[in-house]
Amino acid sequence: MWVPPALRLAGALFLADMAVLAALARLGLKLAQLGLVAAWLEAGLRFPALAMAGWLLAPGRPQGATALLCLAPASFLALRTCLALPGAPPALLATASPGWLVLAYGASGLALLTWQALGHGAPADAGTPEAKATLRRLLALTWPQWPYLCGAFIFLTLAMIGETLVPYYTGRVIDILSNGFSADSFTTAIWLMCLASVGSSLFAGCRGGFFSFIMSRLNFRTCDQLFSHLVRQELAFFQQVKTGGSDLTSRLATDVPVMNRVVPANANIFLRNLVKALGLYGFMMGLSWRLTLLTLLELPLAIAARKLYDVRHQALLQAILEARACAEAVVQEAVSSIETVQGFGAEEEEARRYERALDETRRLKDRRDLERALFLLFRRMLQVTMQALMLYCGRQQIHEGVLTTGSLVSFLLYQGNVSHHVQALVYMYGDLQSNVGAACKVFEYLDREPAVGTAGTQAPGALRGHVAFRNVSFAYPARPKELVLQDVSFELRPGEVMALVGLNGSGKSTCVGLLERFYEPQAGEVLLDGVPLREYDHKYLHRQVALVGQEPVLFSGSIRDNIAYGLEGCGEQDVRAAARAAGALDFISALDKGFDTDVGEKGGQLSAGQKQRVAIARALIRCPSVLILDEATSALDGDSELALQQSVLRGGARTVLLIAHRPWMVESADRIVVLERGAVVEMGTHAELLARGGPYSHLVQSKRHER
Ligand SMILES: Nc1ncnc2c1ncn2[C@@H]1O[C@H](COP(=O)(O)OP(=O)(O)OP(=O)(O)O)[C@@H](O)[C@H]1O
Repeated sequence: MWVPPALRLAGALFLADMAVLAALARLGLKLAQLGLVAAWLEAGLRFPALAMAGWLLAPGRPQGATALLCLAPASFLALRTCLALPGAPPALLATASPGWLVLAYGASGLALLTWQALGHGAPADAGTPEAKATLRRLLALTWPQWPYLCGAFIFLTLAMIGETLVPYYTGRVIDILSNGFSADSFTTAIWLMCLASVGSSLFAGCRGGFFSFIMSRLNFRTCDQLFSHLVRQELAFFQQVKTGGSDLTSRLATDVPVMNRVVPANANIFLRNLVKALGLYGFMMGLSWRLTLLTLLELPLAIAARKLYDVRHQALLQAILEARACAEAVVQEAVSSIETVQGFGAEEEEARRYERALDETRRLKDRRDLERALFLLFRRMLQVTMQALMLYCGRQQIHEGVLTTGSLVSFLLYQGNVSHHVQALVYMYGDLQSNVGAACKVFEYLDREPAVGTAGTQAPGALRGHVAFRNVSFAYPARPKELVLQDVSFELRPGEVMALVGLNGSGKSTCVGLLERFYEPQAGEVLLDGVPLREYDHKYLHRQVALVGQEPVLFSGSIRDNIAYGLEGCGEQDVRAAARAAGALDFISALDKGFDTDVGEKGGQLSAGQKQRVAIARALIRCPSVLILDEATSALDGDSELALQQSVLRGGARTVLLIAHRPWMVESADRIVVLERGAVVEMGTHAELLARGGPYSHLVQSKRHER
């Protein structure tokens, strides 16, 4: 017959326990004379025997069940003694009736099952090598702040000592009052109590100040490092991260502070609670060891309730965060597309969408508040029950003359706190793990190497502006199996204007992206003056190859700042000359503040055509060897577009790569390359290609009516 391994192990352990108990029963009479000590002695003898049997039967298995089985009877008997309950319990389990044995096994089994059921909420990654490595990195990150940490710990210890002394002196004052001691000792006790109280508040404030200072220094440094590392990542990385970079902003805004709290805050929590718990238990043991043992009863119940509550609370918090993010997304989407919303009269629809999102958040928050209220109620009930038990036992001890009224008051004041501190210590590890999780995500970004490296060093004094695409094949990282360029080869000779034409999606902008080195081709190479692009210094390359894109982005700031963007030591004359060449000088001069006019967020206070002119000036001021115009003048009216293109195209000794949908814009180019589904299908001058009657001439005919 097949028996489950766990049952086989339990059966074998039971037999081993019976054997140990039978052996102990022979010493029963002698041991029974030792009273409560006998019960603990029995537990001490059972544990190694059972642990050894368990280890032999199932090596590597945790021995929690064994410990529980051995400690339960001794703890129960100790508790009865503390409470001085009537009745005569057996001194040893070995000599007890079979009913006690069943009770001991049943209670241990029940406790174990409850604990295991609650244990499912433990963080899955607790103690993983990655988490440990992250913790080590966090320690290294915090280490330079050690002088401030030392200061914080000194104040922390002083504050804790002060806090621990306050209840003691409160009890002393009560004793002095009830026993009629001298006025002097009363005044001294009051003074000492006030001194401890004021001192602890003062030291706690200094401790808090030190920790805040450390954390804000760490935050500043990490945010700075993370941002400068992120902006060096390749374009595909930003296209792949979640919802328009909100994942990145959340790392900066949320995870960095959480991560930087890990070491200082956990060290603070650990030391604070350890000093406090040790101090409190020390005082409590001094006042009454029996009452101190009794307080231990509260701990497992409080920890189990907290564990259960935390699992639910974390899940609810996560759901609230997600619901809140949905509501924020609705606002963000509606505000950023307000023209479309109003244009389609969809204001009410948007308001309803937001209301639905808010409703969900409110529902989840109500549930969170209800569960919190229930948890607090349970905790309060537990505390009240414990206090009632303390008072009951305390009264007996006062009757016996082993405790004074003041000591009982002090004890009650301590007892209210001690369980809180022990629980904080128990839960610190779990909190540490979830904070380490946030740090893992930040480190993941900090460690990320850009897929498009920027290690090139070449920066020759002069460039001719010769561009060559050699058998280039490329697929975007988001769709690695779809080749959007296939074996593309063409060249731009120095000083030449070359046009790339093709239907939508034929791969024109992709060629531009490769020439700007936003991506690396999977096969083939892009060369500038015969040198692969990756060998050029990153800044140098982007000064020599300037791009004006389809939808140029301006940054909030003045027109001058936008034209001179990314250039240091740029003179007023250069800015004016670039604006003139881009045909922007007239409209800028007509503005009240001229070049100092603020363009608004993303250039929102300028028209589309004005934005394009400023963007062209921004490219021209760099005096690039290669200028790329990707639909750069599409927002200008026909004649202005033609005039601007002619002045920009022929206005300097530079190579120009031109992309335009309107055929008349590319007619004057020295050469035209036609792309179709990512492959070069034709190449030649306008006249040659028209005469050939191929894809280019079809394209021209289909677009001719646009003119
Ligand atoms: N970031 C991206 N990730 C994945 N695929 C992309 C990406 N950008 C473009 N594509 C795809 O690559 C192909 C070529 O796009 P590309 O923008 O180069 O075409 P285009 O010729 O410039 O088009 P248009 O004339 O409309 O600007 C298209 O099929 C497009 O869907």
